[in-house]
Amino acid sequence: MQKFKLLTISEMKELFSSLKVIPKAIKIFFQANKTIFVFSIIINIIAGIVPVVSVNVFGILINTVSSMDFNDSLKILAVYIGISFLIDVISSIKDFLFAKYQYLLDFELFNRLMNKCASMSLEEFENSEVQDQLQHIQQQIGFRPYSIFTSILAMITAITTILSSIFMVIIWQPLSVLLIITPVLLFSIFNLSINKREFQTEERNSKKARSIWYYEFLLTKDQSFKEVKIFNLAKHIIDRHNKLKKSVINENLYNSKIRLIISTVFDFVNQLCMAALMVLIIITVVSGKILIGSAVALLRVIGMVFDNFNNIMNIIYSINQNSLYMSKLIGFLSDNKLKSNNRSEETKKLSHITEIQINNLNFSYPNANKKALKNINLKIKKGERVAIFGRNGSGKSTLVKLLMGYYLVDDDMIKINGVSLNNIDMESLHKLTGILFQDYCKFELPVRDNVGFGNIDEIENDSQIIKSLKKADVDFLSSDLNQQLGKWFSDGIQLSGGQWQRVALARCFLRDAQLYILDEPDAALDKIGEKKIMNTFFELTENNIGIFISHKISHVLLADKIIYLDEGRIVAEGTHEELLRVCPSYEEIYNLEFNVMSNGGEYG
Ligand SMILES: Nc1ncnc2c1ncn2[C@@H]1O[C@H](COP(=O)(O)OP(=O)(O)OP(=O)(O)O)[C@@H](O)[C@H]1O
Repeated sequence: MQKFKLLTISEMKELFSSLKVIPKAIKIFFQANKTIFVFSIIINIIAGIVPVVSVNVFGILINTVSSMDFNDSLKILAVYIGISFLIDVISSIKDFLFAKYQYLLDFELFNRLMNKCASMSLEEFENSEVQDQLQHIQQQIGFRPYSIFTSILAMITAITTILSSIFMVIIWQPLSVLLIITPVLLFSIFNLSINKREFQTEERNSKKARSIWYYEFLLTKDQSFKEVKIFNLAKHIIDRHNKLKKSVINENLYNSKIRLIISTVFDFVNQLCMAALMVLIIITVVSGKILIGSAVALLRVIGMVFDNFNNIMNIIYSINQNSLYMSKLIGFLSDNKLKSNNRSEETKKLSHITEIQINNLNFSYPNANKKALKNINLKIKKGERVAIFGRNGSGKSTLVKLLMGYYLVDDDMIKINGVSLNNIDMESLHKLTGILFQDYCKFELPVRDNVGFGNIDEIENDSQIIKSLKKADVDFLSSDLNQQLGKWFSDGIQLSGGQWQRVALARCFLRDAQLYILDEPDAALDKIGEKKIMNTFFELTENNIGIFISHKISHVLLADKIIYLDEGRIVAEGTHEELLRVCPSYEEIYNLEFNVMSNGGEYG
């Protein structure tokens, strides 16, 4: 762990330049709710003036009482009580406005964040830097922006109080202002340093927090429970978890210790300066230059200037700390690189799909050192069913992801109906596609959502949903479409792997598509389920395009064309019979599968 260090001049400059984010933050605050924002500013200005007026009225009251004027004393007391009541009312209104505004800001920011995520490409979404950024933003979006909002308003109140009271102090003793400001400025450097350190710690810890969360997830979720047990991983995972967690705790404790030392020394020096000012006032009163009431008011006003200067410094630190976060948030929300439509500006909507053409397609994942697909050439026409076959990691799923436009490739590499994928409106392509991903989503939601999400326009259409469930051979659920699936909610029922896959297939089949893509639809299904799904797939693609990925030759051989991929290249292409003739490794796999079947499950 690094020791605490004071900021250098250049680091100070950098910190202050981060305050530039405030105008942009104010714009967001204003957009969240214009009326409350403006009203909050007005009420905070009033809240800054009223205490100074109140103190002065109190001073006048003491002077009047000292002069034994009973009637005037009562009148001034009434004014004083009225002002005190006003202070209470303002404080209550402020609390109400702030509470209301916090909900509105939270709502606005989460909406912006979710919309931003929805507009990102898979490429950006899978990037671990973006994921860390997102985690950091998401963890603190509920309080940091709101904290800047309250800080800005507190700053307005503090400045108003200082301006309205400093006038009194300057008239009495101009040099005394120095005694108020000097300690505050002196210690600002320490506070800025610890603030920066805390922010950096927090940022570093957000990476660790992701790992901590993941280890906790492994030990508390049923998906991983079985393997944790069988491989006896619990101790190992807990040790890793604890090591990380302890390092997070230690860093935080160290920072708290430094903060405690700084604030204790700061408070001590503050008290010394306050004592010096009090001595000066006593001398002025004793020499008869001011009355006792005015002295009390002066003392109170000096206290207020003192407190509010400290307040302003703390507010600047707080804005500073939060503005680093806020500039990240604003940068993230407005970063145009983080957009899926970094394709052509003018895109064409697809109304049908008649042909998919792939020309010299080469693709590497970002930060990967080898190509996942190499020089792929392929043409698929309406009415064709194509099987993609190949060993693990040969690039089958990657090809499907590229067809769906999840990663950007060169203009001519993928064309649909002769138009470059980069010039096609993605929403229209996705609308015409029914797809089952290899890592399909198990929505821990009712059956209706699980299937209806495949075609949101039909989510209330019970008969279509039931039809899709039948097509996917889902015969294990009751007729209640509102039955909750999964264990996230208490009334859910858990499904088996194959049952979840069938529900995901029903979602795919709900779409009235022209391109159906199934990535290993047979991975978890029993023989009867497999047969049913393959039949449905062939029915649905009779006049459409069908692509399926499978490791089973018994399914692959049903296709009009088989694409055999190996290490990202097409090594053979044709019908089953053609491949048996020209591709020895295909023949080898075929023999392996069919010999095993004829040997009753025995290899060799
Ligand atoms: N999101 C990703 N980021 C980086 N590399 C990836 C990503 N997804 C896949 N890869 C890599 O790309 C290659 C092809 O992966 P792909 O998932 O397309 O294989 P596959 O043929 O579908 O395999 P399987 O039969 O196991 O499903 C692999 O080497 C894999 O490690």
